[in-house]
Amino acid sequence: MSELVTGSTLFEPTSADDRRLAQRAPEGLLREANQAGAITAADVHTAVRVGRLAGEEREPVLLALALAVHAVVSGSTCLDLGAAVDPRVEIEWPEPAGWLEQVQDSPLVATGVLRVEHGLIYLDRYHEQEVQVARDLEQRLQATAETHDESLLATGLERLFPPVGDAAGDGGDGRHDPVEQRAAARVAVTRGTTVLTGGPGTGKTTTVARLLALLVEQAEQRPGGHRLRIALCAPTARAAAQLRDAVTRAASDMSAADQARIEGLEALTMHRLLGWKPGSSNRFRHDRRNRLPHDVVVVDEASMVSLTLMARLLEALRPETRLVVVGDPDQLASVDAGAVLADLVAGLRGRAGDEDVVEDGADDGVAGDEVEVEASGGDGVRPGLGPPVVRLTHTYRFGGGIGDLAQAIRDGDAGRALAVLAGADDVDLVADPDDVRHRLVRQAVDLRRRAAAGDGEGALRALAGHRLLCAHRTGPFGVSAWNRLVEQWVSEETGETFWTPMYPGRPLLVTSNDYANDLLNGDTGVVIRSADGVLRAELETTGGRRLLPTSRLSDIETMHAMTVHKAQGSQADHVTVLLPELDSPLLTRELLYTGVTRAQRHVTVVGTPEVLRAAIARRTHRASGLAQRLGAADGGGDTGVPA
Ligand SMILES: Nc1ncnc2c1ncn2[C@@H]1O[C@H](COP(=O)(O)OP(=O)(O)OP(=O)(O)O)[C@@H](O)[C@H]1O
Repeated sequence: MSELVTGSTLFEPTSADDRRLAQRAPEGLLREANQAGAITAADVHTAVRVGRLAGEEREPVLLALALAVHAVVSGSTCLDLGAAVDPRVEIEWPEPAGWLEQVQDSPLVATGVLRVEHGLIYLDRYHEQEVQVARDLEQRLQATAETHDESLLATGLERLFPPVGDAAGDGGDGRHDPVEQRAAARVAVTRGTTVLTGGPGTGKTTTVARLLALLVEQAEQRPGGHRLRIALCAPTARAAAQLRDAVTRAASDMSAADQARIEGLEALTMHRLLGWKPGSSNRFRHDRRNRLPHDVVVVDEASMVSLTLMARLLEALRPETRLVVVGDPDQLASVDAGAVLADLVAGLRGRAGDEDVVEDGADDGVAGDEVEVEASGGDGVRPGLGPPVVRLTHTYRFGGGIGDLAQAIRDGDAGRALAVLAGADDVDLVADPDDVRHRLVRQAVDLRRRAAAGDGEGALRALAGHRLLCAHRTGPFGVSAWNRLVEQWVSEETGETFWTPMYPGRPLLVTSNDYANDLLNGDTGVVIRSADGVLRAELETTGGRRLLPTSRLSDIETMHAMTVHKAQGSQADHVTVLLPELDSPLLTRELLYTGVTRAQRHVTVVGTPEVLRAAIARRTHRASGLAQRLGAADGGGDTGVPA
């Protein structure tokens, strides 16, 4: 049985002066919930102040408001009162049904501060965004996609996704028939909106690149057709740069004509695509009144897209703009509120009824594998039925063990995960963190040796060879402690105890976008001693290798270890995932899956079987009504009138 953990975590006050405690909170439920760590001082003050302005004094309602504020900070877009009753918090919890009624009758709802719908309590802004996203998507689903030339599409699919081998889809020479990718591309050509999902290395970007060539080819055939305006975007600058590189790489396998069709494509952050607006962090130059001019918009790494950002993107799209949303819904969700990709998949799948498994051979003359194509109409590849969710399942990148482990985690099958960890060569489970000491020290010493000799390229190679991933930043299982520990181990091993802030071999992680130096949040590097004896930073950036004076670097951290969150979107040869303690709120299936799938060749999980089982059993739950709205097919409620 899988256990759901809400994103909301309890805090333990460190003293009576802990800044998370509201010193002037009124006696009663709010104070008790605050002291039990369920809500912070900021939540209490917001609830008391807003309650006063709206004329609401009832404690249960103010508690619901404080919890709704807290829920958003914890990643949910609304508050599910039933799930909010946390048995670890020993207060007189109101009885949920009566509690909800009290909220519904509150002036907070009458004045529009709170919205109640489907039994969920929203802060107005998130309700508005959720309704808008559902409505905009619904309208896109109902719209008919631009017509396509079927025979051109058929030849284009054969050319760009050439069938391989026999009826089993196996070339016999290790090549795999891209039957799923071909079906996915067909869906995306025939629909105005497509959600393309799949684990790492399933060829999502490759499919997108080839799909774009197909779309440009279709546009070329239209009488008086113009060159397609295509936007590639992603939620972070680094993910955008990686998307651009991956599309460029994928193009290198294409014919000259197809390469020409997609050459020169750039990728932007979603913020840049939408256009900054001075003085506003979540309103953009492009909106419903000033829509984006593009014919095709591709959003990659969509698991990291928040509800707010998705709302802004959808309102800025012209109805006829083709939208392709790409990502892995099993990974950790966005830092800001929402789990939009997972909600889209769940909601659209809900409309479809059972998941459809479509024989691709019927459409493209290729007998072979089954393709998981989830479509609203029940036929995954028939045009004109509204936008489907398409999932790629064949992994091109990993050896068997990593792929099998990822699949077992995704399926919530701890027994199978443990069996894979015990049996496969490219994955292992070690219980004692000391067991990874040797590997970490070896890497750090290697880095130090190469860096001291001025071998920047070698140092970067050594750095890319292995990543230690932690769930937490602080605490005994956190990045800070492990950074110190590795330095201490290396000192013990080598007798060198001079750890100045900038030492040769110090691995670096860039922690914010630094456009002046052409560095992006997530870029990595190593401090090296150049031939002239001066310390410089050799950096691996999305634009290539860079050598910079260390004095030019501002937001950087030591990177003997990094968080799984930070590693999202990047890969390393060998990854060690350090699981946190059993009672850590971050110990979840999504965290483990995201960590494991960062590895290209080998993964080591550090933790006991018990901790691993707990991780796989616990799913992060972000309260949201989006999946329900999409599944409801009418786009959900109207203007937020309480149910
Ligand atoms: N049809 C195919 N035939 C052979 N190799 C393929 C095919 N599709 C993808 N690949 C290869 O598989 C690897 C992963 O592909 P790609 O980067 O497109 O996957 P992805 O799903 O976008 O991965 P990630 O989410 O990790 O970025 C690449 O090396 C790519 O060249």
